[in-house]
Amino acid sequence: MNDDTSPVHRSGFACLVGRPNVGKSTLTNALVGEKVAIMSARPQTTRHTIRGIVHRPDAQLVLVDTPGLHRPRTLLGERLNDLVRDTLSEVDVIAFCLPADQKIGPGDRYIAQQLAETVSTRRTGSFKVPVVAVVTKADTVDRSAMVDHLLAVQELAASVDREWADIVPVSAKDGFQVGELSDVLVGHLPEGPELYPGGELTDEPEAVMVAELVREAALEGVRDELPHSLAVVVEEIVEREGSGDEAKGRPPLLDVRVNLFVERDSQKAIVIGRGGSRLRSVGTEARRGIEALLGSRVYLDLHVKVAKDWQRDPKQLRRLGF
Ligand SMILES: Nc1nc2c(ncn2[C@@H]2O[C@H](COP(=O)(O)OP(=O)(O)OP(=O)(O)O)[C@@H](O)[C@H]2O)c(=O)[nH]1
Repeated sequence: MNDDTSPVHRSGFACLVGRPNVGKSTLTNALVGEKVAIMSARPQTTRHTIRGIVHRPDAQLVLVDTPGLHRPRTLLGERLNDLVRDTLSEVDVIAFCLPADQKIGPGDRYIAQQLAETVSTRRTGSFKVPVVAVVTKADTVDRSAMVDHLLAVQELAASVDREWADIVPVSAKDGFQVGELSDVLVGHLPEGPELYPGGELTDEPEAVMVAELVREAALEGVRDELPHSLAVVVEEIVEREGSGDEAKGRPPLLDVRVNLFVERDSQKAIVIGRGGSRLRSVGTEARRGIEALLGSRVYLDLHVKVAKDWQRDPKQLRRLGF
């Protein structure tokens, strides 16, 4: 299909999982490299919060976040874990971080078990979504301790009747094997075009903050019902002509048009509320924040739309500005 004159371009999503403090954020930054600047403009998407984009000539790897796997103690915890599982089965590759300076423990075994149950269809063998075991903080141990740790990591997969797609020791601190890990992850992505042209998330910082204010207001009190299914896109912020009067110290009126995307009609109903009452108070609350932010009077125009499965569809994502 592809010959030497048309090199393959790959694109897709990866998720870093692991217990707290195992080095996920530091590794994300190391993988993303100088592009880390875009983190300031990261969109407040849903369960696919983007932590960074690895942008290379041959591939674009989008690193997404999950709230973190943990043992559910409450019903909410269980629901959260369901969402985590959804996210995990939707990405192209999972990097499971196991720090070299700590023994494999119950927390790691719990996550391995979850991965085996969640992202596998078969009873034994490989994971459905490939899971790369990443031994983080490789700089903290000597060679022989590393060998022992790699064996323990291998056994962890065996204990859940699975095999890692790869095992890669890295150090985000000194850069050891970060490039190799990037190659390995990219190797698991499907062929595809850039999901984010140029590797940039294009939102203006102002628009990002406006979106965040609207999102916060819209989730207030209904966070449990639509915690990760709400995307907010600022369509435009324009000055209404002739609305300001500098001489009289009257700031202009800004028209702020914002779309709220949900996945289902039932969620749309929640956001809007009976007779539109909830949406009105969301608007009032958000407007106050936006006026303070922009130092201007604001006319806020909110629209709620259903975008089915938008989180998985690159075309939709792009349309939504991600
Ligand atoms: N020596 C060494 N320390 C590291 C490395 N990577 C991360 N650390 C340290 O480990 C600690 C935790 O790193 P984080 O990147 O915040 O870990 P995390 O998994 O994102 O943590 P949560 O956000 O709690 O999930 C920090 O003190 C880092 O400086 C590494 O490669 N080598």
